[in-house]
Amino acid sequence: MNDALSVEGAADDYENCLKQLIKNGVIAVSPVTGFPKFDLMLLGMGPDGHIASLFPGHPIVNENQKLVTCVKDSPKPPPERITFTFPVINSSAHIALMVTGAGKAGAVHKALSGNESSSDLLPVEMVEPQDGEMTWFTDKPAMSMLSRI
Ligand SMILES: O=C1O[C@H](COP(=O)(O)O)[C@@H](O)[C@H](O)[C@H]1O
Repeated sequence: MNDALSVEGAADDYENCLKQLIKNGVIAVSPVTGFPKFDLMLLGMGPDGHIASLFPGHPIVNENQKLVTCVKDSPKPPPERITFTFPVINSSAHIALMVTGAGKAGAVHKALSGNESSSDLLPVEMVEPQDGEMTWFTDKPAMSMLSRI
C-alpha cells in the first residue's frame, strides 16, 4: 500500500492496483460473485470478532461494491487502516481462519453456537465463502466455551 497517501487515497490506490492485475489476468475473477478470487485468504480474528479491519458495528462491514475500503476510527490501533471488503474475502477459493487463545473464546462461541440472529452478526460470522471453502485453525483455549470439544 502507498502510505504517502491519505487512508482513503491508499484504499483507492490499492483497489486500482487490484483492478489492473485483474485486467492483466494476474488475478482471476469469481464467476459466482464477479469479485476477485484469491487462491488463499489468511485471516485472524480479534477478541471482538473482527476480521481483517472489518469491526463489529462499523458500516463498512456492509460494503458491497468496493474491493478495498478504509477505516479512520478503528477501535484497535492503528486507527487508520485499509481492508479488503467482504465481497473480496468471500470470493476466495480458500479461507484459512487462524484463531488461538482464551481471549477469543467468547467470539468463537458466538460464531459457532449457531443461535445468533442475522441482525447481530459478528464480522467473523459474515465470513461465508461464495465460491470456495473455509477452514478454522484453533487451539483448546479458543474453543473452551464450546460445550462439545
Ligand atoms: O487488528 C487485527 O487483529 C486481528 C487479530 O490479531 P491476532 O494477532 O490476535 O491474531 C487480526 O486478525 C486482524 O487482521 C487485525 O486487523
